[in-house]
Amino acid sequence: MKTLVLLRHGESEWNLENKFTGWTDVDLSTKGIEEAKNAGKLLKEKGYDFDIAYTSYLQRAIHTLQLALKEMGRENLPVVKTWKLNERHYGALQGLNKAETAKKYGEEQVQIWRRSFDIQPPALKPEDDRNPARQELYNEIDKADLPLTESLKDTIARVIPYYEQEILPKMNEKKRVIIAAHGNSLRALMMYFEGLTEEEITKVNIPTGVPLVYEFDDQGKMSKKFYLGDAAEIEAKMKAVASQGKAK
Ligand SMILES: O=C(O)[C@@H](CO)OP(=O)(O)O
Repeated sequence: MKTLVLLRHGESEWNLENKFTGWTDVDLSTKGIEEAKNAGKLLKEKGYDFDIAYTSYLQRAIHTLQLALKEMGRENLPVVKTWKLNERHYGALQGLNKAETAKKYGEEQVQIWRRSFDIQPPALKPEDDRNPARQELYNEIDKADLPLTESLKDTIARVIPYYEQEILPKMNEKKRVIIAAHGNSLRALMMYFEGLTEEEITKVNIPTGVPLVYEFDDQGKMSKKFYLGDAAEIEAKMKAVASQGKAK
């Protein structure tokens, strides 16, 4: 049996302001810092430990991982950072308030932008300073690979090959792995692990800062999945994520 822990970053400053975030590199809010620490406490309490950690290029995920590992007394753990685990690129929606966008374009349109499988949000213009190809952080990445917008399908196309080529081999070597990433890059992994349909994945919302444990049998098939923590609290957090796109 293999175990893999996924951890969505704690609440970010833009989660708090209810803004489309994507690749915008905002930090954790005060509550997000607490959520990250709690995730580490819970993992330690339940006896989880890791040999290697993976995270994105974005500080909200990196800081969540660092805070959780600190609580576990495992700050020394090898950490691999990859842009392939970045949040889905939200294109020109980045920076817009989700509720105001729903007021302007309708809740249905916002739901399509947020949760449809293969519809991309409007793209950034290449000359936009937010174009990752114009940012220092992505200097070493082939510009042709960097997106101006992404659907979940596009996100899957970068996350899953990375998982299969880099992370799974480590798990096959019996390394215990934690991945700290984002709502939609983790939804990509969830869809893949659980074989969810394009319709089923539209209903999945991942709570911030809650460890999600996957167990796989010897054939690599998922055998069990569960969140760590208080079930009612987790349910409420998922509902809060789902309703971010309401006009209010
Ligand atoms: O804004 C974003 O980048 C993501 C995650 O916060 O939002 P959503 O849940 O709307 O996909």
